[in-house]
Amino acid sequence: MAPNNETHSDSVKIQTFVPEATTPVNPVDLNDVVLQVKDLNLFYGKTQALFDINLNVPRGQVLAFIGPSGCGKSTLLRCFNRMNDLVDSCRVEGEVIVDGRNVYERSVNVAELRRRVGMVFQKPNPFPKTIYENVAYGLRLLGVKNRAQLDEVVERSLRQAALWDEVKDRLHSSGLSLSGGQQQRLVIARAIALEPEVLLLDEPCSALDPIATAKIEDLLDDLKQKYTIVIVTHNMQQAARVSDFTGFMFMGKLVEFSVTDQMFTQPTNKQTMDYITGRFG
Ligand SMILES: Nc1ncnc2c1ncn2[C@@H]1O[C@H](COP(=O)(O)OP(=O)(O)OP(=O)(O)O)[C@@H](O)[C@H]1O
Repeated sequence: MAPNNETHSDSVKIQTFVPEATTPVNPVDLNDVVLQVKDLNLFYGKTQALFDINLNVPRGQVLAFIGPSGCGKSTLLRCFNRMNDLVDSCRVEGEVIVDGRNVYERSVNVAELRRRVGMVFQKPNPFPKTIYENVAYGLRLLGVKNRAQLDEVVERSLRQAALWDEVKDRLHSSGLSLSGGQQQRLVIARAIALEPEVLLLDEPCSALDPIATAKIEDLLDDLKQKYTIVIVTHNMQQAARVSDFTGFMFMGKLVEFSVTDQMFTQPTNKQTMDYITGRFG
């Protein structure tokens, strides 16, 4: 590949690589990549769902995947913390590298991987426990018993998830008593209590009303100061609002990957152009 240095608008020095593979590699300073995908192919039984995905996830940025239904966005996201392991027919080739190590190596502890690469799903899924216990859950699994430490992490996580003020007087009520939008922020608090390096969000707003959606979007803006975020969304306006980089997927391929502004103003691929201008999908 031929690096071609240029300066990004927010003064981050980036390198633009002329891709030599069939899929694009997004422009990013490779010294600050938290997650790297190399030649990833995925099969459900005999059906191939992902084709030759290559991709770099830069630290402290928000990355969005867009594309029509069934193009493989969620499947790709689930590769990042091996959630696809739960599907018997699923087979993965290639590498997903988190902090220099391929997560598909046999010796990798999957529970520890999922602590470092947390995930939030489409439908809020708090545990049938109190608000406090939902957030403390992961720490308790790690063996933390010290009450002051748990209190501190619960408060910090709920504050980071922009939920503290709404729940501080009812920490011992059920998490299920919250509204859908609050439940989704509770689930985000549960994930960030473990201080993951990467937070994966699979259509986190699709079950929420516009006000709750706006709160989650504001929250993402705050969270990216501390975490690297990868979000799958059907909503192109949302991708444009929240992400720094956007990947457009089509039929299991990562067709285009670029800085978000560029993706929505000057896509280089005709399929991307057709999709973002509403000609299909
Ligand atoms: N557990 C599974 N077993 C078999 N095939 C699956 C499984 N999950 C997904 N697929 C198939 O893989 C392809 C990609 O699906 P995926 O859910 O990743 O797409 P998506 O882009 O996230 O779609 P949507 O936007 O509708 O959620 C589809 O053809 C889907 O039918």
